[in-house]
Amino acid sequence: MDKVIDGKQIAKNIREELKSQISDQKAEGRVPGLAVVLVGDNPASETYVGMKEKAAEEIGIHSELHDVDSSISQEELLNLVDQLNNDNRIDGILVQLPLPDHIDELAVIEAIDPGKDVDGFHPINTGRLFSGQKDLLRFDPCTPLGIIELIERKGVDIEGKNAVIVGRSNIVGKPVAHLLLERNATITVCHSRTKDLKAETLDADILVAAVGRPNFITGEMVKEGACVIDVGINRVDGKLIGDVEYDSAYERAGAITPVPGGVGPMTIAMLMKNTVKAREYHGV
Ligand SMILES: NC(=O)C1=CN([C@@H]2O[C@H](COP(=O)(O)OP(=O)(O)OC[C@H]3O[C@@H](n4cnc5c(N)ncnc54)[C@H](OP(=O)(O)O)[C@@H]3O)[C@@H](O)[C@H]2O)C=CC1
Ligand SMILES: Nc1nc(=O)c2c([nH]1)NC[C@@H]1CN(c3ccc(C(=O)N[C@@H](CCC(=O)O)C(=O)O)cc3)C=[N+]21
Repeated sequence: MDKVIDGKQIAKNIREELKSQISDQKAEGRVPGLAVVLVGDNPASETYVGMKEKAAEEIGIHSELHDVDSSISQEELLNLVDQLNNDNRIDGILVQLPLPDHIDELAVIEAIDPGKDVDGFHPINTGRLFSGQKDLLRFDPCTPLGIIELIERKGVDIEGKNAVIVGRSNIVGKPVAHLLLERNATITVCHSRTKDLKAETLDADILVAAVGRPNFITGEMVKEGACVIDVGINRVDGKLIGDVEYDSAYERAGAITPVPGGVGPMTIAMLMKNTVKAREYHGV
């Protein structure tokens, strides 16, 4: 079996699955609606937002971009979020991060209706993830959810495995740890104060690298046969480089994601999935 986990292809398959669900929703009377809020003119954010809009349009999701100037005040931004909360054509709201320094990111995230929080960043959603709440509506963050899909669709069992996550951010490291724990992995979360990182990663059956440093995880840190998930997106001399040194890690891994074409496309596919789920929740 091929070792490479083809995130681009898996994301495409998921978009196809969603397409038919969306056409059913359309027949019921309304397609899902996604509002993307972009503050300022960060070129990376503009690229990502463009990709999200394109993906939405291709599968029949109504998407609207709210492109606002970086000088917008926090109050004005909160008003925009409130307007979208009250717009019944909009099922999902995504405020592209990072936000300018004068705006309190957490305050903006908390202002989003948790039932429209397709990014899964609102404390109601992270709290439900933390407490393992499965009965109430819960949106899980897109990148962590995409990582789980990649592992599962590759046929790698999670239950009982040692999963080591390098990185503890609120958007990747911490939530992916909870999703793996919920699937009965034994988890270890590493960070910049971890004493002997290599000793930890060598114990990983599933290794998730979300550090933000190019080629940080080398082959000698990878356990033979491990499933290696590279979340890193680092732009070096105009090229995209992951957090994993691909060639040396490939030699040792049993399965591995490339960058680009691994986790990135899945993040967008999961955003689409959450938006379809939000439309299901809101009804016609
Ligand atoms: N493909 C995708 O869809 C996405 C990709 N990304 C990419 O993933 C990467 C990580 O993103 P994000 O989680 O937001 O990053 P953050 O910068 O928020 O977090 C990085 C984490 O790495 C840890 N770290 C830094 N240096 C070391 C070190 N020397 N040893 C061990 N741990 C270290 C930090 O530890 P500490 O907490 O101690 O500082 C921190 O927890 C980035 O490249 C980002 O671009 C992010 C989101 C989506
Ligand atoms: N509110 C919010 N939600 C996010 O989900 C969010 C965010 N803010 N801010 C920034 C990060 C980053 N992120 C990525 C999405 C897609 C790719 C992606 O598709 N990458 C392609 C390559 C794209 C390229 O060529 O630049 C790949 O890896 O193959 C990467 C990164 C979402 N984020």
